[in-house]
Parts: sequence; C-alpha cells; structure tokens
Amino acid sequence: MANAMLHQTVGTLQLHGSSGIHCQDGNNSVRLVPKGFKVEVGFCKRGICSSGEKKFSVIQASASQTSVFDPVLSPSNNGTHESLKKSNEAALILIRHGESLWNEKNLFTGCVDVPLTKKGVEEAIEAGKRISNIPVDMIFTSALIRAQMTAMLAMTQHRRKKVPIIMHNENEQARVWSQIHSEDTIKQSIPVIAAWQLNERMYGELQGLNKQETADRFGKEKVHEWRRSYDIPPPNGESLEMCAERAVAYFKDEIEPQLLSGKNVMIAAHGNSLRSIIMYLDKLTSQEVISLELSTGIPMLYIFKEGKFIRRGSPIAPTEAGVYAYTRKLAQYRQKLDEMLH
Ligand SMILES: O=C(O)[C@@H](CO)OP(=O)(O)O
Repeated sequence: MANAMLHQTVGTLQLHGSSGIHCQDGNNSVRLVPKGFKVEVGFCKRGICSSGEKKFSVIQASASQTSVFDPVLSPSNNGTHESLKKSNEAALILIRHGESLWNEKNLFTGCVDVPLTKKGVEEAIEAGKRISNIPVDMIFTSALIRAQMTAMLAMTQHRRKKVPIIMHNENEQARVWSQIHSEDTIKQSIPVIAAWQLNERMYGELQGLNKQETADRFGKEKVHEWRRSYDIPPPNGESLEMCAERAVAYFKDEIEPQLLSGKNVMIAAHGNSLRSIIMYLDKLTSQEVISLELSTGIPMLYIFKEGKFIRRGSPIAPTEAGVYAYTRKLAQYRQKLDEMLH
C-alpha cells in the first residue's frame, strides 16, 4: 500500500469506461490514474465514485508514491510487452468454448448457461497447449460459464504461469472486496473481464429445443434460416446481425483500445459472437459470414499492427514453427520463455 506523504488538493477527473477509477471514503484507496488524467493519484472524499465525469476532492501524492494498481489498467513490466507496445503490435487470440453439455445433446443453447462436457474440458486444455507460447495480458470472456471454463482451463497450460483473475466490477462493493494489495502479485496476474455482450446470440424460443426435432417439426429450410441467415431472428431471439451489433460494439469500445495500447488479448466466447467479431476483423460481407463455421476449442490468432488485423490462422501445436515465425515479437517472446524456464 502507499505510504508516501499525501497532501490535499481539489481537481476534476474524467472517468470513463467500466474500468474507470473508483474510490471509497475513508479507506485511502489509492489508484494509479491512467494516462490522460489530470491528477496522478486520487481518493474520493465524498463516497463512492464510478464512471462518468465527477468533480471531487482528491488527495495528491508525491512523485515517488507507490500505489495500488488497478490490474485492468496497470501496464505490464515485461520487457517484451514494452517493445510490443512501442512497435504498436499485439496478439489477439479468439477461442470458441469447448463442447458444452448441450452441444453434446444437440440442443439450441444461446444464452442458457451450460457447462462443458469432459470432451469440452479436454478441448480447452488442448487449446491452451496450442497458445502456451503466445503472450496474454488480458482475457475477455462472455458472462457464460462455458466460455469462462474454456479460458481458465486453457490458461492452466500457459508457460508464463500468470494467474487469470476474474474482475468483479458489478458494483462498488464487489470491486473493493476483490482488490489485490500487492503490486508484485498483480504483475503475475491476468485480468479476466466477463461481458454479457460477448454471450452467444440469444436463441429465443428455440433455447432448450433439440435441433434435429426442431428441423423435423418446422422443416430443414426454416431451421437453417433461423440458424444461419444474417438478419432473420429465430422466434423472440436475436439474429446474427443483432448479436453482431452488441458484440462488435463491445469489441471496438473495450477490446480494441487494449490492443492499441499493446496488450495481448485472448477472447473466449461463442460460435455466433465470434463469427460477428471475425466478420468485423476480416471485413466479411453478410453473405460470407453466414457460411463461416467455428469448431469448438480451436484457437485463432490475429496480429494487430498499425491499426490493422492480420489473420494468422490457428496455432497447431505449441512447437509449430510457423506460428512463431509470424512476427519477430512472438518469436522473441517464446525465446524469452525458453530462457526463463530452462
Ligand atoms: O445452440 C447454440 O447456441 C448455437 C451454438 O452451439 O447453435 P448454432 O450452431 O445454431 O449457432
């Protein structure tokens, strides 16, 4: 915790996004203020502050101050990450969750929160092996357990052995109660942000129905239209277009800025929320995206460089030479891991 001399001043903070500064009266909760903010360290004297523009009294710290970092905002200290930032390059891994119990039963799942099967667990572990040499600084998952299990299981295989930690920003108390008070521990952690916007598309009245039985009842063509058209929603559900609207907006608002700042990101999500994001990344037309099928548990790698997404395919195995030859930075990261671990 901070122990530098604090002195009082008054200022204005612009707080933005879900990861804005938050502070609570009386507990000296000192946070790093990200770039662009007017003061360095602040703590709210008038109770709880959240996102939005707030005026409040702040305590300003001396320059030598150490502070409790918000793990979401804290910059990585890893040299390779620093150089990635400078060269404005970052890795983006997309992974559809492993097989769920309803995939196995061939049921429409949508936003029903179903866990992985044993096979799904194995797929997630296998996916983790494939990406075990690729840097991951932040993880975004949907709010659904099958995506979260996949992300966590995959990270058990990562060679860097950082600890993925789910951020609890649902209310101020959850935020405060889940705070980490050691900078060293934060540096060895990967923030995991769970967002409903990355959920599977909501399948409306089809949720829980058997796909084959539904096709038998309503006809193959109708069910294919519900499942694979772009703008026709299933009864009381979301079309792919509606799903894309919220998933891509979230990607642009919350994920792209992290990539821009050099953070390497993994997204664990779903068939349709990922198809939506891939449509945006690969500039697919609505015709092209409807024939895009994603397998469960297969990671896909993109490189974000100079504002562009470059599709690099799927790492086949952690040793696959091609993946690490994709960019010098990835090769360097891997070499660094080899040196650290031998
Ligand atoms: O049931 C679902 O939620 C999805 C993904 O499994 O099915 P579909 O293949 O129809 O998009």
